[in-house]
Amino acid sequence: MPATLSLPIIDLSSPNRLSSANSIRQACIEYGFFYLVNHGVDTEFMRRVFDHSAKFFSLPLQHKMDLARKEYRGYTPLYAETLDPTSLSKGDPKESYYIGSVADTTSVQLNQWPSEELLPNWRPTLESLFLKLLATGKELLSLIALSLHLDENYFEKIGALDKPAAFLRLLHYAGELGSHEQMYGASPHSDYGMVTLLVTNGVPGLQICKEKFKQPQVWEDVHHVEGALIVNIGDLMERWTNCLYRSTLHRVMPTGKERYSVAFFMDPPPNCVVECFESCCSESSPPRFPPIRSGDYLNERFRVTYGSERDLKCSIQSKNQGCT
Ligand SMILES: O=C(O)CCC(=O)C(=O)O
Ligand SMILES: [Fe+2]
Repeated sequence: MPATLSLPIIDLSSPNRLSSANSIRQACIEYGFFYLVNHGVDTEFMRRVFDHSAKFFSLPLQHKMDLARKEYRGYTPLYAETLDPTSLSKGDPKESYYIGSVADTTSVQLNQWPSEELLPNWRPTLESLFLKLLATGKELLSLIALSLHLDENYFEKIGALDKPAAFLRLLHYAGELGSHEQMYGASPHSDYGMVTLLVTNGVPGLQICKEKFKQPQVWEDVHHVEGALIVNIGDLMERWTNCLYRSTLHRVMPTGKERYSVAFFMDPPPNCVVECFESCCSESSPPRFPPIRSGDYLNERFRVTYGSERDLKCSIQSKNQGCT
């Protein structure tokens, strides 16, 4: 039986920012995960988001496939991706919908949206969620900068927040318990970018493994805290901090109950160079990773997880009809 964790709870609105920054530091060193409360996205609004999400995923497959993922935006059907590229399973039993930035002028038109007739109010609700989570994420990153003994505007200064390459992902896990080779809802993985903000509909399943290189792996349940966001550190933040902050392995186990979640991935823009923060290295602890452009790092990770766009079409066809 996995143990249940008591992750730290950080109050984003606390006037004592230094104390919050210290708690974030401890949480990121120990777990790479924490809860965030008073974050500005209210529970009633999230309830509406989950209603909209359920309406989308209950559309007939053909309607969803009309919005099949292109340029990493749109619908990804069941089994089309595995978050663990080393896994031999046929793919994770979840479907998802990706929305890229709604806040800058160049890539905003790449997003795909169901029509207003099909799903009234869907687009404005999701756009609003994107902007709310972006504001929350920026506020949180100023506390993360403080927690690393950096100026609170540090991420802005190094260009990490210029048109951040943020993605919103709606997820739907079918309620069935999978067969043996599909034992995961989402297979074990770490997130790629700076930070992820996660909201679930309260159905359990999320687990973390703190020591990713230790065998056997020990998995612990992340329980639901009503109204709190779950925050986790991504791989680029781990590189920036020279592994001081952990990008923790996590997965979703099926429980037999239908589950919905929304993940907001905050990544630096493609040209931002990610190299060890001065406050995280020293002569005795030199940088473990060479500098890398965020775009180069993320593209490679996406390529391994999702393959090319042709692969997506192919894998969908082969599951539904057979691949040509
Ligand atoms: O659905 C969840 O609770 C987690 C999803 C997740 O880890 C991801 O999409 O990266
Ligand atoms: Fe994740």
